[in-house]
Amino acid sequence: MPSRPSPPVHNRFQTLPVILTGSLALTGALLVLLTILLYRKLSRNRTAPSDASPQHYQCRRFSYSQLRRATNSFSDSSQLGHGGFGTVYKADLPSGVSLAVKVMDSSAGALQGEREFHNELSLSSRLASSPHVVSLLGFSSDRRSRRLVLVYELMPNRSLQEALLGPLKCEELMDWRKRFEIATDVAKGIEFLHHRCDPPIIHGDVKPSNVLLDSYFKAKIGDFGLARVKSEALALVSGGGDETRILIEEDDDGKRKEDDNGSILEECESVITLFEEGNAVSFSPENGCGSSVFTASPGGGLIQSPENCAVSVLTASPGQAFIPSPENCAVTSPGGASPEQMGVESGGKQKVGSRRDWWWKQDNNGGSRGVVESGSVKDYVMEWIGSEIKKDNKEWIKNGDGSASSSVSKKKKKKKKRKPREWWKEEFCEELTRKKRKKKKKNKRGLSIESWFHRDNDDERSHNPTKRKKRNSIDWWVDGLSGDLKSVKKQSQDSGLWCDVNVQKSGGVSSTPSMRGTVCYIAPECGGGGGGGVLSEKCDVYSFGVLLLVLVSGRRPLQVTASPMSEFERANLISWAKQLACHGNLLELVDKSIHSLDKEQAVLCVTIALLCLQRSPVKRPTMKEIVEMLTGAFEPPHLPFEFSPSPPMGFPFKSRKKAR
Ligand SMILES: Nc1ncnc2c1ncn2[C@@H]1O[C@H](COP(=O)(O)OP(=O)(O)OP(=O)(O)O)[C@@H](O)[C@H]1O
Repeated sequence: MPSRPSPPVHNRFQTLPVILTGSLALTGALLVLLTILLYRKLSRNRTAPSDASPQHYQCRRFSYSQLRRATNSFSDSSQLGHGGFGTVYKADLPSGVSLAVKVMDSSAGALQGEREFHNELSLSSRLASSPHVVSLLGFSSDRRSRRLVLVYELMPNRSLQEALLGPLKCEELMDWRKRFEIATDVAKGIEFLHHRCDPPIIHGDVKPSNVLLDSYFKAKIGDFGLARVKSEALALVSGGGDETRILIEEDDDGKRKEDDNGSILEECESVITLFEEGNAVSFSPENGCGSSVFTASPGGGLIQSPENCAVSVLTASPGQAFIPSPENCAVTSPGGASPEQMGVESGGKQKVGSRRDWWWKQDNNGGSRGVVESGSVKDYVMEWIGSEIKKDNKEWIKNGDGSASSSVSKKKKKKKKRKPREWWKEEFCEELTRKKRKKKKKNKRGLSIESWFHRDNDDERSHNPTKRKKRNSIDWWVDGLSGDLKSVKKQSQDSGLWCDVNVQKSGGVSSTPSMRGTVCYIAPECGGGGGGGVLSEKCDVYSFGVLLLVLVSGRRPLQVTASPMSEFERANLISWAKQLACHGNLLELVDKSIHSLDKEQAVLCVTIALLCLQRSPVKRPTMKEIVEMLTGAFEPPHLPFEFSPSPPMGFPFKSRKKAR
């Protein structure tokens, strides 16, 4: 039987390498595939909202539809609050993680909203490492709906403004220790910005509504829409900064989405055009008090933000920006009348006018269009204020010698009855004449209301009385709000809010143009007053000083109540604090509803606040020093000399306790 020929040996050796190579290639391909799959899965896990806690988020892009679903189509029930440039909603992701999303206003004030959007994104990476700053977790920019959305970690107890000054005051904040902790947390947050960021960041809008409280009432600083990097290197506007572009180009799936940057630019341009052609309008109603919409002429900017039925009205002339907000100012009618009852019209228009007069010229310019109806709020409040002032300021800010009350009673008898609307005109003339007559007397008498005002804030003018401008009682009172109104005027001539897209380059700050800060909280020099409009860390220090007073007293910086009369002297928180300091009675300022009060800490807080509120920025402490003072690492400070009780005393700690 013929045997089957065996295959040639060399053939077997020839096929083996082929098989080996094939299997190796296959294994390699499988490995590569697996690696890719693993990488994709890992990267998805890293950014997917469902699988991570907020702390682990990178600032990432969210899809608009995802956020819409999570906020129940941005429903009212999901709304957390409303700010000047957008509405904040609570977003509940399918995983159970909750976030806060801020939808930038797409219509009114869109340009400013976009600037804030870019500003926040640009700064987010620098701020991520601080436990005292609200984390920006992501963003969404939807081309079709023209929506810009910022996504933050959720702060369940919302803002300090609402917790402390809202209608439903937080019980937790009635504990002094909590308030002191909040003060320290905020100080640490600002200290981080000023001393741990390189280059430093200036927040530019430190105020209670920008301090948010987590579930343990730990305070974090939020809202960096007006913040500035203290360097010109970072171009923030229009996605010009590298950081911004990188962020915007990233998508959920790693796709590049360069067109979105374009859409933002397009929107910017369209808004600018809109403004040039007509009016820019913005409003920020809070706590359901309705809205008042203003118009501003080209070059002028106007924002109205009523809250808690407080009334705040402003005027702005071309090229000026001005933001009073009810977090700063409250005018309350007897019996807590609503704005409507007090004559506030929703949707009314405010005529542009003089800024300096904002407080008392609230209406009458607008006639029937006025935000506040003639003869209602203004007449009511101003007549009352006027009557108080006319009694002579010495009645409610008594001199050390106690001579005030007698002089007041004499003047009372001399008073003529005047028409309500004209009281303020007469007041000017009367005050000027009176001042001329009494100038010499006053100088001899020592601390009068006028000299007290001029002495406050350690202005250089106070050391040179001849340089003082003649002022009337209303002037000092209004100026005492924070000395800001003048400076805001000047500042906004340099860079207006709505139409002035020129970049503010002075002072080595970043280039996002916008208004700066909020009236009553903004430092005098930050708007371009004494300091030439240079924005510095000391602007934040000043704002922190106001915030500290608000925290200790539980009052707004400007809070006018119709009764009792004694309340009037407290209407201007800053002035009141200075008076109390002069009289050695700082504890008077402390919120009466606080329990477990540590008097030393309270005095420390007010003293630090007064140091921060010095007019001269160089005299204000740095945030580093403030943190050290608050944490006890630094010895307790002395009151600024001009606020020290007379005869000069040091800081009334321990040894002086009994004297108080
Ligand atoms: N991360 C957050 N978590 C919970 N609530 C928030 C958060 N951010 C904002 N809010 C709520 O939304 C409100 C509006 O915030 P937003 O920052 O838009 O405006 P604002 O700071 O009050 O005013 P403006 O922007 O005009 O200065 C806040 O007062 C707060 O109650």
